[in-house]
Amino acid sequence: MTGSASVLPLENAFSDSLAMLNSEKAVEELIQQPILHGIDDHLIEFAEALRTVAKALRQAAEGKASAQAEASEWKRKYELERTHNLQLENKGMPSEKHLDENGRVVHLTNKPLLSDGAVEKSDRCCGEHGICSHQVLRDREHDHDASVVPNKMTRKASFKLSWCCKGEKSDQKKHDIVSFEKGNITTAERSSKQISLKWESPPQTVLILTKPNSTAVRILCSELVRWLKEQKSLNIVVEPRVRTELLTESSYYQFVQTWENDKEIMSLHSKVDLVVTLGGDGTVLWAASMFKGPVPPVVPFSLGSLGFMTPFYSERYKEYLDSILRGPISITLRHRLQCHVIRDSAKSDLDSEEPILVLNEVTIDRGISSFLTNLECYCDNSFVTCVQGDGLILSTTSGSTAYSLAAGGSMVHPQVPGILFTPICPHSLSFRPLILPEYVTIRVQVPFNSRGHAWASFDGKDRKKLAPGDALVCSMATWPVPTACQADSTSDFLRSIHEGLHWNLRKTQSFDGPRET
Ligand SMILES: NC(=O)c1ccc[n+]([C@@H]2O[C@H](COP(=O)([O-])OP(=O)(O)OC[C@H]3O[C@@H](n4cnc5c(N)ncnc54)[C@H](O)[C@@H]3O)[C@@H](O)[C@H]2O)c1
Ligand SMILES: Nc1ncnc2c1ncn2[C@@H]1O[C@H](COP(=O)(O)OP(=O)(O)OP(=O)(O)O)[C@@H](O)[C@H]1O
Repeated sequence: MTGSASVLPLENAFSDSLAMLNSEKAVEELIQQPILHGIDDHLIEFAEALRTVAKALRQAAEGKASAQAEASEWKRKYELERTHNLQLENKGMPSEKHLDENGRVVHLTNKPLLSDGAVEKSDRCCGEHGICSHQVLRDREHDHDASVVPNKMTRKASFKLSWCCKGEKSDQKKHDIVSFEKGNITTAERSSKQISLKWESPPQTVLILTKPNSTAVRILCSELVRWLKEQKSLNIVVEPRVRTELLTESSYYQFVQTWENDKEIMSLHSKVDLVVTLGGDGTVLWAASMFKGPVPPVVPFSLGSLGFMTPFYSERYKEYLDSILRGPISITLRHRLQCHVIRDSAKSDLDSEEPILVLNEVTIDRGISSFLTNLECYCDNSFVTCVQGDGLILSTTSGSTAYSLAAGGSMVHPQVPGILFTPICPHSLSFRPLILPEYVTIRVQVPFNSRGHAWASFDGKDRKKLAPGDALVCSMATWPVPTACQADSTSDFLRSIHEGLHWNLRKTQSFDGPRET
């Protein structure tokens, strides 16, 4: 039963896509017929539009097929793991096996993680007390890969996450919002829980990222580096530009490490315990963009004018860092969007350019073109709308207070998982912004009959031209950005909209006046 159930929808999806392919061919043949050539421009335009629709439908059907294949693979792994755990439970034994990436059962050994034999640790998360970082963030690089002063790079500090409910600390791994017992659906524990990060071993390596061309930032950076080295005995990593600046100031800073190439940047996440940013929100965006995978906790110090994501006052850095290095830290897990540009020439959606992760938003606009943008938008397989105007913003909830807000989008607490769909100057009276759930995939397609190109930009950077037929596909990324809170997620968010935007600031009406009788 299970086998046939998982195969049938797949077959449907493939036959859907075959039908689409045939309709595309039919449209293609229609266009080629001599009667259409040069007779009626409108007919040609109509045939082009049909071709776009047929292609979009085919791509949607192909996407559905691959999603279903992936879903059935995960289901298979889940069922294998569940059966195995049930067997162990029945025997009253702790689990000694786990499944590898291909769903095969693997026997775990008691091999120590640390080569120096200092402390023997299991390779797995105990699973009882939140999520242990050594399970996912363990440094798998060999020493020869850590070419940035390799002898100084030590193993990453491990930490644990826990969710606090109604002011109480709890060590649960995860809370389900919905429970289903005895046929009744109830919303159990609310998802609004402050996440707490507790170090299991002391942090050893700090990456400091700074806003360029600022004297105040340069002065603070050299002071901070000295303090972290002398008082906290930490390894310090900075950008090559900053190392040069520090060495120009004094040869004392020889101990400061940096990287030489992109490969070393790619492996930073496995060596750095904590990222400190000195600047404004742009520096936090810059820090996030350096990590294409997991991101270490970020401590953002405010040296800019707005500071929605930078709750720490720079003048009190010693006090804050003292407490953060000791832990536990309240953190906000800021979701990111993963964006793929898919060219018309690509054979399938899998054949896309390198994905780009954004912390604020991806914007698809008309760039320097004077024509209206014409963007067809799909959410999973459903048509959403056609954007005619200046463009569209797909924003995270962290980015809801940035460009999306300026375009009329709602402000959303950064812990709310969702994707904001905000038009930019739409040429229609009724185009209100939307907030979509975090699990959807959004596809923005430039139709073949579009008058101009569209341009995609990512957190305000890296403009990419989208020609007719090209598309941008966007979904929630696996790797969020954990930013440290000054107080807690909600207080920090409310403080930033009050202090940064003067939100709803109005003189209170006086008591002195007419009253209800
Ligand atoms: N009309 C607009 O409001 C507009 C236009 C273009 C870009 N932007 C925003 O600028 C961001 C890039 O920031 P940058 O610092 O690199 O460029 P930038 O130096 O041009 O600064 C843009 C401003 O946006 C603020 N900002 C950035 N992220 C924010 C957030 N999550 N919440 C509230 N304010 C935020 C910054 O503090 C800064 O004041 C883009 O991601 C986009 O959201 C806004
Ligand atoms: N380490 C870095 N390397 C290169 N560029 C950076 C770096 N840090 C920040 N930037 C860029 O510098 C610009 C300004 O940074 P940031 O927003 O932090 O400062 P700011 O503009 O003074 O702050 P605010 O916008 O709050 O006034 C941004 O475009 C950002 O992308």
